[in-house]
Amino acid sequence: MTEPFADSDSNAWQDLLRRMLPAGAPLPDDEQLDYSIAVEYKGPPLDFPVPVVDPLSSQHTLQKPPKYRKVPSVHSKFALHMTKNSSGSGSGSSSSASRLRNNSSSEFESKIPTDQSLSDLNNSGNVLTSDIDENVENEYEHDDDRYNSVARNEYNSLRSDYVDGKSLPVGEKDGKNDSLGDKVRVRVCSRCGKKSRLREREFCIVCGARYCRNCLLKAMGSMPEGRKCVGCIGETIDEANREKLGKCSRLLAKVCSPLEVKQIMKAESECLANQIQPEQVWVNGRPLREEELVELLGCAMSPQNLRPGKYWYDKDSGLWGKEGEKPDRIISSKLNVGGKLQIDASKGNTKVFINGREITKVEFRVLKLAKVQCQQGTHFWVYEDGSYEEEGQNNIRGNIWGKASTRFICSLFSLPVPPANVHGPKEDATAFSGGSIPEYLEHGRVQKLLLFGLEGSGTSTIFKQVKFMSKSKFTVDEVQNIKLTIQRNIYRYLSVLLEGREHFEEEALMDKGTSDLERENLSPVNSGETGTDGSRRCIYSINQRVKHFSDWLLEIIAMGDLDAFFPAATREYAPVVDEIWRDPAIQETYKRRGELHFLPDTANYFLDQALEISSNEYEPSERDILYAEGVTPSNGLASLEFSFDDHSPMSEIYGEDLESQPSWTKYQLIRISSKGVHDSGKWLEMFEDVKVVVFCVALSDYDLEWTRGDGTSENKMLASRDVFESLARHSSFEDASFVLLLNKYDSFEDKINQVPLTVCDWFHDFRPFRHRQNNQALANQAYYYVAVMFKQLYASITGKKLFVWPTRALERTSVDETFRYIREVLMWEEEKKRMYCMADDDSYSSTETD
Ligand SMILES: Nc1nc2c(ncn2[C@@H]2O[C@H](COP(=O)(O)OP(=O)(O)OP(=O)(O)O)[C@@H](O)[C@H]2O)c(=O)[nH]1
Ligand SMILES: [Ca+2]
Repeated sequence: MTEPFADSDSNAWQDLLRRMLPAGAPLPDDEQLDYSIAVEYKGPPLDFPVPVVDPLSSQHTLQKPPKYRKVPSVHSKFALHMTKNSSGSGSGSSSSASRLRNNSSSEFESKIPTDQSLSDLNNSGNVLTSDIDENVENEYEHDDDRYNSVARNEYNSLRSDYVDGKSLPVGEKDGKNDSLGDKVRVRVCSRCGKKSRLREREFCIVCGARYCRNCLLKAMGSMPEGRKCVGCIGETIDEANREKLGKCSRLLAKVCSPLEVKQIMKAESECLANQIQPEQVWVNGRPLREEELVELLGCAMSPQNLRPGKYWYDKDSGLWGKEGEKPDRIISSKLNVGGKLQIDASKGNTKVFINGREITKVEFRVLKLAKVQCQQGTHFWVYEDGSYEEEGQNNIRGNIWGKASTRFICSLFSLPVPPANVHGPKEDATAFSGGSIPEYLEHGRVQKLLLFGLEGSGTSTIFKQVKFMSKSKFTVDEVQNIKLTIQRNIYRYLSVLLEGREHFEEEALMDKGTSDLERENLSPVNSGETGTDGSRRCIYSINQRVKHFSDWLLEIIAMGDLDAFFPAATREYAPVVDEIWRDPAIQETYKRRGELHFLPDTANYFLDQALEISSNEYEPSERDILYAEGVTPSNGLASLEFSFDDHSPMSEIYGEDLESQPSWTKYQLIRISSKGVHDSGKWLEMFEDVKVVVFCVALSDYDLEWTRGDGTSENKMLASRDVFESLARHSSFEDASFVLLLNKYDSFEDKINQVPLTVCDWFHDFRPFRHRQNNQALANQAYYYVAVMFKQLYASITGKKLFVWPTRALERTSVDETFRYIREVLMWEEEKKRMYCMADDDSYSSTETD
């Protein structure tokens, strides 16, 4: 079940309804230091020199004339001044306020994800699939050039490192490739002996001879078997090149026509001589025979892109994997290939067996999520359709792939599932807004992006923005659910205010009337009640009618019955809500919302519209959805899929390089709630093929306190840093790139002049430039400083570079930019790998690195 009150933001300080100033973005990239926090400055023109920020050098210059960002006019309407108070509310009061306080934490706080909550994902209605909307894309086209320049700078710097043969800059090296820079040399054409630039050459897939542009066709002729020297035709290829078969290079595309290229590539990947040889493929402990390989490659669901290697195959279920590893895919069952499946084929240690193979930890967890009873020592038989039974009992117990949730979880954890038409009844597939899971998801042909952040950092907002930008908007059902959530939330916000009011009233009366109290010798328990009877009043006092409603509402919330009444009773009580919200005592209470832990920044936005929202005809606007809490489940995982269908801004760089990443690549955005991060150990290790970890930090959190699970508290920025650090150290993400989003840049700008950055211990040596400057310039410096602190931390842990980007998650454009940036990072990392790869398989420089 979804938990609509699971969302709690302690950082009530920020108010998203405050005025949105023209955006001042950070200074442009510093190429020298290779800090890719490159963004174009968009604030107002500066009337002073751009400051030099230690520890950056003085390379900052503005790349473009500054311009103003469009300010969405709607926001200014809600401009509001507020007092900020981040101290926690006092405790130790009596009455229903404290009675509620205990209960409210369990009521409002997110649940720790459990096997249960994950397996209930299908009920959450938040498993979404979509594609980026063309219209949205077009709106931001003008921003592309910036990304081009970011990418191009990095690309060029890497490229020059190669060409000049110097080693890579510190921070670009990661373990394995440390000495790479020294090994790479300028290549010499095997035919003419002339030196040429690294990428301007083609090589023979058999012998590795390299040819320059002038010699290529002379050395390779018409290429009937693809790129082989004429003398190598008929020979088997060097296996290291198998992955490159059929993928055209830049140089080839330059010397041949597109039609020729197509023919050559087809011949290269399909001609007999280039095919894998049976003895190169071992299945269940022995090499294949010719006819076995034919059967394997010719079956209906054959292992695609089969490479030489040792595999295991479970012919009953069709599961297939690399020796010693978890299942990788499902192929046709009942093939007569290889030896007998070994018990330790996948090196599992779970004491649970499927078709005689001890399964791996990941499989075990998925079975548990699928509610398959599996004690240690259980032996299952699983058939090709996913139906299973316990060994020795002639009784089918269910279908493993039957549940859409299981298939979804498998897709997250990169376990194979059979194609949709093979598996059993699609009982709950409709629970996923996108219908059943697309095939490419199930087969892992999607780039996984993992989105993390401490509570209140904005991950939900980012997730929703991506959803809005995607083609498949929220479905009718989803919107209906959101509507109910919003209607219910109103009562929750109201209850927080009423509870706070009670508390403040008590406090005020205590202060005012300590002496009264002593004289009357009343117990404090009763003082709250006497406060409302008119005899003793303060600004927090309310009339009897409101008091009745308040008692009732707080009571049902304390009993955990809110769901039972709302949203059903929404309309009936709407006028009361409206009245209470406008009550001066409540408005006074609202002014102290910094002390009200469970009141989100958006409460006033919704309470202001209580009447409209409560009507039957109410339809949540996009903004309502964006501001609403509890739309994305905060107690587990949510996932959505998107792609950019525009042309890649990198296309210029990749040029005609046909093997480069196609622009239609699909991305899967997986969001794990902050609670999921704390409880993470067991989940994180299952996300092993994540490409990018997107870590979201609210910049404006630097002066906020964060209460940990154990009740102790610390600065929220430090808490974020700790979670960030634990992710950076996590073995699952060794190969992933990290992108740090410094979110709530708008709040940050507002705050930075009032509260010095140094209130956070970690930033104690931040020394802003002394002369007078506006918020934007100061925010800029502070942003850079924070980014560098994170970069240094990350580099000290991983030796790698951290990518940093500023965001304002409430602005669609900003989120769009963010994901374009993330895509750049991805493409850039791929390109880097590709270049390492080319250097590695070079015949004269490969003194093996691993
Ligand atoms: N001013 C401002 N507010 C933001 C920004 N991004 C998010 N918020 C608000 O900050 C609050 C917390 O954001 P959420 O999206 O709920 O973030 P979250 O807490 O990480 O997500 P959950 O764990 O699902 O609650 C919400 O009230 C957002 O509307 C931003 O860039 N600027
Ligand atoms: Ca939240």
